[in-house]
Amino acid sequence: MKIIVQKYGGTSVRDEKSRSFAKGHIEKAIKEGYKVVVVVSAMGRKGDPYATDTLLSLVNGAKASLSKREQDLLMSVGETISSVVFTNMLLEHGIDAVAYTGAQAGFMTNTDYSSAKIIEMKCDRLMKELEVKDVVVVAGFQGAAKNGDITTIGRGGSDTSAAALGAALQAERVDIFTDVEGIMTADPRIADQARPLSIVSYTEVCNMAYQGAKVIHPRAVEIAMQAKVPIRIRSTYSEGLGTLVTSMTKGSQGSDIRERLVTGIAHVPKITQIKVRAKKDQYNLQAEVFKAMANASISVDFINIYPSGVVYTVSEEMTELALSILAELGHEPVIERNCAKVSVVGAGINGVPGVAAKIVTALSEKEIAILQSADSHTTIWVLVKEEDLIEAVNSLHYAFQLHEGEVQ
Ligand SMILES: Nc1ncnc2c1ncn2[C@@H]1O[C@H](COP(=O)(O)OP(=O)(O)O)[C@@H](O)[C@H]1O
Ligand SMILES: N[C@@H](CC(=O)OP(=O)(O)O)C(=O)O
Repeated sequence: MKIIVQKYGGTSVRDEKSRSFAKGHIEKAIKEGYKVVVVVSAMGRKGDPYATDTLLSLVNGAKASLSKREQDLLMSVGETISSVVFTNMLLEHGIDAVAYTGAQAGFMTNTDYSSAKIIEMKCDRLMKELEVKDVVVVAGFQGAAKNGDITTIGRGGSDTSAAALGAALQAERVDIFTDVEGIMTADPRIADQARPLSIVSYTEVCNMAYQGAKVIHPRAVEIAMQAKVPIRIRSTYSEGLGTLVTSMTKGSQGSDIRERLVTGIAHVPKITQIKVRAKKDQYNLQAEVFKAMANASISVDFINIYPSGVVYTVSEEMTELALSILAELGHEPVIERNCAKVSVVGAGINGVPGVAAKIVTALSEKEIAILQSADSHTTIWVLVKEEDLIEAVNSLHYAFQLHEGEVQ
């Protein structure tokens, strides 16, 4: 049996018009002899009636009194509704389809509510269904724990659902349909010269995704890479083939993954920088601060440690909690709100001289202040003010000539 997994994100199932574009891709796959496993996200974005953030806003969002267990129950409904609405649309057009929740499709998870890990895929029922149906529409982002509780697997998790199904069903490919033409050299919403990449390695995409390129979830890439299932990221609204993500250096289109210095520029907005000075004769500042942050489940980034203090960043939504903890510990930190992290990502930058110099030159030419920087073998990060974000991304995009030529 030839199986293909097609994932449609919230923007691609938001209304009838979008869903009818999706139907076109499904019909084409059926004609080509595939059984199609469709994974859907909740319909639309915040404000749309059944979107994940709209459902969360019913219980006061992040400040909900409900436990994460109940929040999962609420959020999962968005994908369940979406799968049924989508199946109805397919049936209306004569396509033999059936809707499955995540649990019915075989997603067994642990009980880390709101970011549950998939521990097993039990897809026997789904496989049997595919023997008689052309399409099974699966609610993404959700599963069930052994105790029967409904769980969700982390925001943006429908990509991961699609990759897990691709791996478990040994699908020929996982197509992630979205509202852009593929993975681009930067977020096209802020970089007007961003260009689509036709073929990229799992590692390159994973790095881009970890640094904030929202177009695919990094966990999905890791699962597909382990199972050696190719992914395509492509537009719901066109016939374009988008970006092929593969480990092969020779793509199915015959094009090589070129030795690229830089794959792209990624960014994460809404970050707060926190500077804490050590109190007189205090030697345990780092341990004290970071232990306290960890105990409150606050994820910290951009950590710099000096003898006289520490500097680090937290997300905007965690800022107040972090500040109240520091106040309890008797610290008076210096805060820089409204910052953004900009990353120059590329497996090729490892050991290449001049990359950091190019970044600093490009930003200083635009008089953009670098508040902090850090680097790894694949990425150089800079922290800038959010008001400089667009100019920073565009000038780095230009400095690394990502706007030029056919990008592969
Ligand atoms: N490097 C990138 N390439 C393509 N899109 C990107 C990139 N970085 C960020 N994006 C953003 O990701 C968005 C698609 O992701 P998302 O909104 O989660 O879609 P979906 O509804 O399909 O899940 C695009 O509209 C684009 O603005
Ligand atoms: N609806 C969930 C899961 C998801 O993956 O959505 P999308 O594919 O629209 O990013 C969320 O908003 O997190």
